Amino acid sequence: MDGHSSHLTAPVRSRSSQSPSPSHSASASATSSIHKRKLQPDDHALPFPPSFSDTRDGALTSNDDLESISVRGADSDSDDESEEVVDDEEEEYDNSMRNFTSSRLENTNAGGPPTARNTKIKAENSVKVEPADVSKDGNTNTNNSGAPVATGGNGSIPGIVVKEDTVKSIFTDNIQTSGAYSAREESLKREEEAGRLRFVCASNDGIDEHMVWLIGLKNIFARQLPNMPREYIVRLVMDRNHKSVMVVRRNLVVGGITYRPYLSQKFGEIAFCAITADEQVKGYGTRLMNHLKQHARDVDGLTHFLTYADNNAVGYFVKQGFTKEIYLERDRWHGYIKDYDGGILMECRIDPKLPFTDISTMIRRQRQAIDEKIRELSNCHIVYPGIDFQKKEAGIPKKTIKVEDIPGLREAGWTTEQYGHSRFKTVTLSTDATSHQKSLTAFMRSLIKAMHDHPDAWPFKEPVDARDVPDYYEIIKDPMDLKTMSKRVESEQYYVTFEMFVADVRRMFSNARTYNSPDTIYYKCSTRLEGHFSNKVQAGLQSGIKIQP
Ligand SMILES: CC(=O)SCCNC(=O)CCNC(=O)[C@H](O)C(C)(C)COP(=O)(O)OP(=O)(O)OC[C@H]1O[C@@H](n2cnc3c(N)ncnc32)[C@H](O)[C@@H]1OP(=O)(O)O
Repeated sequence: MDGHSSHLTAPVRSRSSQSPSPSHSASASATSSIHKRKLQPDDHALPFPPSFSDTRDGALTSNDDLESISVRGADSDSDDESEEVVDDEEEEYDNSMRNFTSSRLENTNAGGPPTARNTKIKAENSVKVEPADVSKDGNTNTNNSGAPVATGGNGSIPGIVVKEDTVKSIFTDNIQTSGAYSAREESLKREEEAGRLRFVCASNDGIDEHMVWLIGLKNIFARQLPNMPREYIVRLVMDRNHKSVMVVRRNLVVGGITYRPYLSQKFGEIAFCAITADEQVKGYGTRLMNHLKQHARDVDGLTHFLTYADNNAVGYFVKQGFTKEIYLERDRWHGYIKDYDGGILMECRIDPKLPFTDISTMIRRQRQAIDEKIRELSNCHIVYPGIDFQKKEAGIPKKTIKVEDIPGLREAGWTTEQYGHSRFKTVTLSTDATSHQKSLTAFMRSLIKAMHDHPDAWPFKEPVDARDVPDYYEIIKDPMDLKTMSKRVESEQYYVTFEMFVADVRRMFSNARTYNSPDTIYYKCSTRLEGHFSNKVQAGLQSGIKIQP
């Protein structure tokens, strides 16, 4: 069959039910009922010689033979939907056939070297996994030894030592070595290296193992693409012009792609693509496509793939680099590929150089290169030790920390000239600032006194005693009282802005209203005292007290 003679209107592939297309009545009838699969006359043509007696190399060579195996063997798809799409007779798994199939496989592999033909085909068709030549450890970083370390050299702060170890561990710990795509690819690659997972390319070549896998793949397609007539799936999967790249895990097929390489045109047509239901969205589909691209480019010499993607699979194909725009010259593909109802023609150019089966290593190297470049240009990767606040009672720091002593601040380019932008000016105060702080402290002190002297202040004068109210600190996580605030005011360090003071006052009242119900004296006291506080603040502001610098 030449490329042009294969041109036909193929059945719709979609899982969703679709209305029959008037222009394709044969395919429409094929999709109208999954149990009433009708193919166009051409679809009855067998992709293999009809004679059962032709058993070259053990190849399955009749439709009956195929169907019998498909009924009985390689049931690797554990989809719940299987009952809907698989005939009852197929569900009656024939143990004797299973034994027969496995014994055939054992015979193939046991006792002596494989036949020359087997060896040759396997060598040709196996999709190779190229060993990565970088360490498996994604954290390997040649730049670490040369990393800048703030240990008292240029730009470092005297007295603050950033340990080299700390910086190194920060380097390696903080680098995100891979995104989700690479992580999935790397994990599957490791499975391959451990021999638990294989990506194999096979066609109807008569090798028993290949035939069993192809039947398994055919079953997956039948379940995952239920609107596609089963005979049509069998026909293409078993067509010797088609090849299938399959995901094989523990000798069971869990998915695959069947495609037809048009070698003279240097493009391939993806006919079917599916992963068994319970293994979807685990990265198999992506890795499968990567293996397919590598194989199609390196073995078949293809430059492009075309496919009619189901509407609900367009997203997947887009993520694999397919576009709805067809850039391939029309002459190269028109008339070769089959038209499908309900599908969107998509194209993917196969990059001539990309290491498709080892893209994760490439991405990791790129990330490392970018990361190293960033480190050359900036110090943002260095994380300095934090400030030891060591607060004493009432949250007041034991010692004043100068802004310029904050580790890393000067290395980040901070200068004392920028100090003017800071709201927190109490560290080194100018004359103006000193007098402002004094007037602020005096105002806060007067407000504390005004509250303290009020008849409703008694519940707020001291911290709540947990012995009196055992569950208080379970409910109130951020307590406040007038005594604590007074200490903070008198320290002249804590309330560097008036807003900080007001925040403490508000918290004291809101705590009271959180813990106590509205009918309690405490609740009422808090409301009245808060009103008194607000009046005092208003009066102070009206009398000209400056609380903002
Ligand atoms: C030509 C044709 O055969 S068209 C018909 C395609 N086949 C089907 O629709 C059958 C049912 N579906 C399947 O068998 C599978 O879901 C496949 C083959 C479509 C995808 O295989 P999966 O192993 O699930 O893909 P994988 O896990 O690698 O996912 C790759 C990305 O595609 C996304 N994706 C997977 N399936 C779909 C979808 N149907 N629509 C949109 N996005 C999808 C995944 O979320 C993931 O995205 P992320 O990288 O941002 O996380």
